[in-house]
Amino acid sequence: MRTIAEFEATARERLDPAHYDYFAGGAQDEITLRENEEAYKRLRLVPRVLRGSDKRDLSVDLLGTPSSMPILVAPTAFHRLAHPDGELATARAAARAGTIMIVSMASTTAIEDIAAAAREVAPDPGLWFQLYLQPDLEFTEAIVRRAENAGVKAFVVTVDSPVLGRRERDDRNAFHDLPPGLAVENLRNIGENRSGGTASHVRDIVMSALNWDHIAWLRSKTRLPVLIKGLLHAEDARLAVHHGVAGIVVSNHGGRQLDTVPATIDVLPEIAAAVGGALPVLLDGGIRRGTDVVKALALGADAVGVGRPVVWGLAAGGREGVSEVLEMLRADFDQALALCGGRHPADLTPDQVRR
Ligand SMILES: Cc1cc2nc3c(=O)[nH]c(=O)nc-3n(C[C@H](O)[C@H](O)[C@H](O)COP(=O)(O)O)c2cc1C
Ligand SMILES: O=C(O)C(=O)c1ccccc1
Repeated sequence: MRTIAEFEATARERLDPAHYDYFAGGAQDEITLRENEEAYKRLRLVPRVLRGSDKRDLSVDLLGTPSSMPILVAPTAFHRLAHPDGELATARAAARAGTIMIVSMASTTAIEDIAAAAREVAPDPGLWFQLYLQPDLEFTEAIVRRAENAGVKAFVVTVDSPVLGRRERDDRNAFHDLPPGLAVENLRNIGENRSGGTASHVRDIVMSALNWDHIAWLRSKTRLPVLIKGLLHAEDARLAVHHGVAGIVVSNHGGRQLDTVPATIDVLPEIAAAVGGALPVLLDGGIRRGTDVVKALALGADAVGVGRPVVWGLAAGGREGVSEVLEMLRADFDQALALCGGRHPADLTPDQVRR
């Protein structure tokens, strides 16, 4: 296969239609879902020339975690719906690629098992852990300890989900539960009334009361870097710096939360300006081509995340499929970087992108 779109087509053929819709879909009219990709198509690249772009080095260091390229695996839930090997396959592929996998708290495999699988492939895999903080802070702390003991290197708190977005495809398909045999393994034994086994239960674990005090609480409970994921407003980026978070992920949750919010690439310049280099800025949503990566880096991102492309690789070919997707994106980005006259991700500059 040659493109992410081809992987998606294959994944679509293989998946139960309701599961395909769960992965592919967005909130309500899916305006933001489409906009994330469309926004890149409106941007034009202006290459620099005669810069001797041989010996390129795509590697970056993000808060102490090295990554072989500035393309990370964004956290996505329920990988065993896509392939029987689930997150184990994704983790092995990410470790082999030498890139960071942000493991979803809503994984269908326990974090300990995911970390062990990654370690089979690389001695020191770059695993980060995405958290939905919960009203039961004691339980949240227990998950934090589990993830730390498993060897994760950072926490990414998702902040765009005070409530879960309304995904009409899921309503239409009545997809509200994981099939028998699958569970949100990190949430097992969450308490008497919350077995954590189903998607509908998980819907309840997003926390409407989440505020900056909870971020301070988490920072007091771990020595690992704490990033926040899912902000779109420059003022929130300034507050993130003020509150001492380690990094931010500019994200609209792949168009799955509030519909009609802007494409992430369109708010990136103002957020990068607000942060002014004080902390690393990551971005996800709609990245499908190397040129998309180049545009995001040029406009101020230090790295990007890919969500659905990884799921399509997983559904199409398990670990091998995820590896192919990651290597496809790496090669595509490398070529676009070279054509832009860059040797390293940091060589790209905002003046190389035109509207
Ligand atoms: C099927 C699916 C499940 C997701 N699950 C989570 C999750 O558990 N936690 C989270 O923070 N973000 C989750 N996201 C959002 C992704 O981390 C990311 O923001 C988004 O997928 C990026 O857009 P892209 O799919 O266009 O690359 C999910 C996205 C998808 C498509
Ligand atoms: O589907 C999602 O986008 C998501 O973030 C999520 C949240 C809770 C449980 C499972 C997935």
